[in-house]
Amino acid sequence: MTKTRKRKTNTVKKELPDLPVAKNEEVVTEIIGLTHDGQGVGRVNGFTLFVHGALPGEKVRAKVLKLKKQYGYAKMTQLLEASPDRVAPPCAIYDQCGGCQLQHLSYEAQLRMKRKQVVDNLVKIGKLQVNGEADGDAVAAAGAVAGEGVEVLPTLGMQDPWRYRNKALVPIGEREGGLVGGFYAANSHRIIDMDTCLIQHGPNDDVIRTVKRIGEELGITAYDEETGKGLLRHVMVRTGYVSDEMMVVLVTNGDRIPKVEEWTRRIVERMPQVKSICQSVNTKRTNVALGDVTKVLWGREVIYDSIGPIRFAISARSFYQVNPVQTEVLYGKALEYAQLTGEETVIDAYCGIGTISLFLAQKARKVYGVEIVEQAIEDAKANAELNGIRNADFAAGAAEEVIPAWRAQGIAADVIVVDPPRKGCDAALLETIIAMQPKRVVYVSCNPSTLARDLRILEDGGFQTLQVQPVDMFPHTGHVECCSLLVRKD
Ligand SMILES: C[S@@+](CC[C@H](N)C(=O)[O-])C[C@H]1O[C@@H](n2cnc3c(N)ncnc32)[C@H](O)[C@@H]1O
Repeated sequence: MTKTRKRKTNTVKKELPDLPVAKNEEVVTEIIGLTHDGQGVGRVNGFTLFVHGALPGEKVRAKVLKLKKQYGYAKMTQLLEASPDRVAPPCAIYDQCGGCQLQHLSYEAQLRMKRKQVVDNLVKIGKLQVNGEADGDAVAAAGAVAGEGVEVLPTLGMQDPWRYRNKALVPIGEREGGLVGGFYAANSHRIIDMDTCLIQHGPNDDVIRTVKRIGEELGITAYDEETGKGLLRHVMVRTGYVSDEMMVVLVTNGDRIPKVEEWTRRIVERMPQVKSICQSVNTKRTNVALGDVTKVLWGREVIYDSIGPIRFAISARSFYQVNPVQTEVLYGKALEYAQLTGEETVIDAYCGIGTISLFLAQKARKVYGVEIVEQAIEDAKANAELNGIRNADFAAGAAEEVIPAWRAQGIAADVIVVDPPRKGCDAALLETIIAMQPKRVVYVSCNPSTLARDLRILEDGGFQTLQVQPVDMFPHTGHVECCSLLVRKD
């Protein structure tokens, strides 16, 4: 009681200035842009509204839901003029699920939009001149640096942009005596049961359904977040795209699984592609899905899969790209940009389990990979061995610390490849790259805004960005991956 009262007195209600729209008001607006997460951008008397469900070029009626000082959020209530790019989303639960944001936009338009997002970031954040895009006033207004421009190629999309994900991780709950599993409804932890997901590889759906049914047959309970009781928290499935091998991971709230042998026997009997069944024990009251302890319940510890000519062993916890078709496209581009002749020394920063490093090692004299997660480096070494690759060395540690140490030991790189997380490269790493003066830098990025920021730093440090290739790794979502080529100006 006391606590509640105290919290109330401490709450200072922030006053909003006079705004041109009011909460719950219905407004009519034309949509002039699209955010990376699929919200239409409209303006009402100069005030920005993010309109859920609306597309660029459309005129909509929208209800204002939430207001901030500089912008607000609204929901489309009536489509007054539709965009020619609007399509009917094929997924029956698209409106409830947060997994995809762009199913209502044609795939061709998604690819155009992703390229535009990259160009906008390069111009506005990177102050780069993009060939044939922003010229004259627009470039000047954005403060772009004059000189030769960057070529941003059309986004490389998928021929069939459905059923591409090789990994599914679904929360499990209980309803009316049965197990449900799927995704959380927007802004909640209420599980919406799902039988199929159109961006998941089909057999992943089958395995999740089968595991739920067998769990019910054996009277397995689902974990309840509120009480902390119940056993099964999540089911994770991974499929080898080339090998068709599957791994099932049962994430449990506790060590003991009743009738575990019967459970694994029934899974394998009904799904013979399953080569590994693991248990991840997670007893913490947390949103993090996997626990710290992984045990093999049946079969192997790993499944195998290939990207191009390289074979990878994938364990329950390994980081492995989720779209295998586009991964090959992306890595192929990185290899093309590296322009290797067999004589080069290459550094692969943020190398994960060595996927790009091993791709490059086929054509380089020597590759050095660095990654912060020790287990990933163990996997990278094992994968090099699995493929008989002897010219790749791996080190665990922060790229911004390990690469300067390599430099101090006299290691020089002809090509440096970076593939950082969304926050981009550490400033100290960029400084080291500039000081090492490789002939080429290949920058693989999953976030165009940090890419643009880092390209500006590298440009100021003596590199020129020649080409940026957007690759659609995640169709129907707002994400876009890029592979960029920079050369040393000298
Ligand atoms: C986008 S992933 C790229 C992985 C790999 N190149 C691939 O394609 O599978 C980024 C990787 O950077 C690692 N990482 C994050 N911060 C790091 C740092 N400071 N130094 C080295 N690696 C880091 C993450 O653990 C992750 O494996």
